[in-house]
Amino acid sequence: MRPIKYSIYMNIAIELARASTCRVHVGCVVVGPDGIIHGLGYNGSLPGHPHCEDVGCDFDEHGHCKATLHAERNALRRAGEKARNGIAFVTHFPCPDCAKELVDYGISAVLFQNDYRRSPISVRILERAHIRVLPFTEMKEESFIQLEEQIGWRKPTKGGTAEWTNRT
Ligand SMILES: Nc1ccn([C@H]2C[C@H](O)[C@@H](COP(=O)(O)O)O2)c(=O)n1
Repeated sequence: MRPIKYSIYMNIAIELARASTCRVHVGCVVVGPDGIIHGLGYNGSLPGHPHCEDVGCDFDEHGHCKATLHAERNALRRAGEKARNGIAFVTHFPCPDCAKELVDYGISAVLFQNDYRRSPISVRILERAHIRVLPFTEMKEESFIQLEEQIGWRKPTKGGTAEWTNRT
């Protein structure tokens, strides 16, 4: 997948987050190994339930809002089987429940924009599943090539400069 698509997909996730009605706006884009978007999601209340911005968040004892369905879960549900060996572009670091969903749907890499409330539990879950978790803002062209080699999206380059032979 060409590098430009990485920034386009993260920008879509950032834009999607604007639709959220919780106090924190999160977006997620799930891209399959075909380089196509299969799932889009943002965090929001259940259908027919009040929005956090209208009635306030429903916090648990740790200050997490429990009223919403999370962005990752919503995007994964839409992608279904097409999420397998895919990349999830997320505006915020996945919570432990979403980390489990990402594993369950067979996601191979998570690129996050914001290191929001990074939980060591999420880190462990993702690590155990060998999911690559990378801070998007620190990624360069070479990191995309390396990532695609690691997750089997492209053949490994033997030394030399990799080329963008894949036109998707
Ligand atoms: N990776 C994440 C992190 C958070 N959220 C959602 C859940 C809540 O609606 C809001 C704020 O999270 P919290 O209340 O846990 O801080 O963002 C999400 O969808 N995905």
